[in-house]
Amino acid sequence: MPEIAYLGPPGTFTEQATRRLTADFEADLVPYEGVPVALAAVRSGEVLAAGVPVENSVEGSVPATLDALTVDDPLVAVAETMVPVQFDVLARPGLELSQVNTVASHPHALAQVRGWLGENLPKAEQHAVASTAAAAAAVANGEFDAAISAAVAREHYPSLVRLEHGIADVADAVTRFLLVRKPGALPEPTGADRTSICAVISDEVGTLADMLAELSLRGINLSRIESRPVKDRFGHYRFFLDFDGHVADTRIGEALAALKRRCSTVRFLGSYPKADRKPGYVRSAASEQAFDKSARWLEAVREGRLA
Ligand SMILES: O=C(O)C(=O)C[C@]1(C(=O)O)C=C[C@@H](O)C=C1
Repeated sequence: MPEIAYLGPPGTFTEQATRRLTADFEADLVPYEGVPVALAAVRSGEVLAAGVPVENSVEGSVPATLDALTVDDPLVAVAETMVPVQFDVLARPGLELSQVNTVASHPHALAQVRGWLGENLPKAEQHAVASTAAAAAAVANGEFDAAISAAVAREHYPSLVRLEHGIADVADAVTRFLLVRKPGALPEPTGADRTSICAVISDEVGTLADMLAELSLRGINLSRIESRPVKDRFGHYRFFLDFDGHVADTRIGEALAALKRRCSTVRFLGSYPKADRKPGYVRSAASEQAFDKSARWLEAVREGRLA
């Protein structure tokens, strides 16, 4: 049975997401201590794929994931899912909320309950740990008083007491997760796909605008753009772009080829069905039929059959 890595220990949001992402096939889920090690296990062939968090609706992107996708051998996303995110406060037995002096969680989780912590545990020391379930494990080991965890974490640490249920500064928060594996056959286009890339551009006037123009003039809807430092040179950035469409679509293929000519590096991070399965709007001049028709016209002109 294929093994699939996820950010563990058991009881994380990533575990829930990875179960969804692998619902269509038999797989053994294997917990890893961090996203970089989970992705390294995919690269080394120790596991077939990994489920990783990429972006949260409140706190934004997960830098550890973005950075780990750009180093070493390329990996590609083949599926995405969205998981609603609310938290429980799980404490050592015998403690009441007013007695909690230390609270632990994943940095993204702490950020998503910043307001609640300010109101309810203003004096508690906050500790960032590797995941929300790692926080629950640490509380069970006596390292901290309370954890901000997923509700399911309590199933794995039954000694913990739930002091609060379903807290979140922003109702309806969601985190987007990807199933990532080594490059191979791509998922078939579905008509409701997303493509992700990472590009490094030269530090010259207009290069970012030119890069975006390659997408907009082909009617491609950009759904996310953000930058991370390249790390070894100050002031140089990698741009992460998500846009509607599949690399098999002509407009996407042509845009990618143009970006490859313009950028110093382009890393393809995958074309996969969007979690909401909603087809993106494609204006008629950017449709497959329009590209097909214009390609046939050009061929005829080149062969001297038309003027
Ligand atoms: O710690 C977990 O449970 C995770 O799965 C990680 C993670 C994240 O990276 O954002 C996932 C979802 C929540 O937004 C909080 C934490």
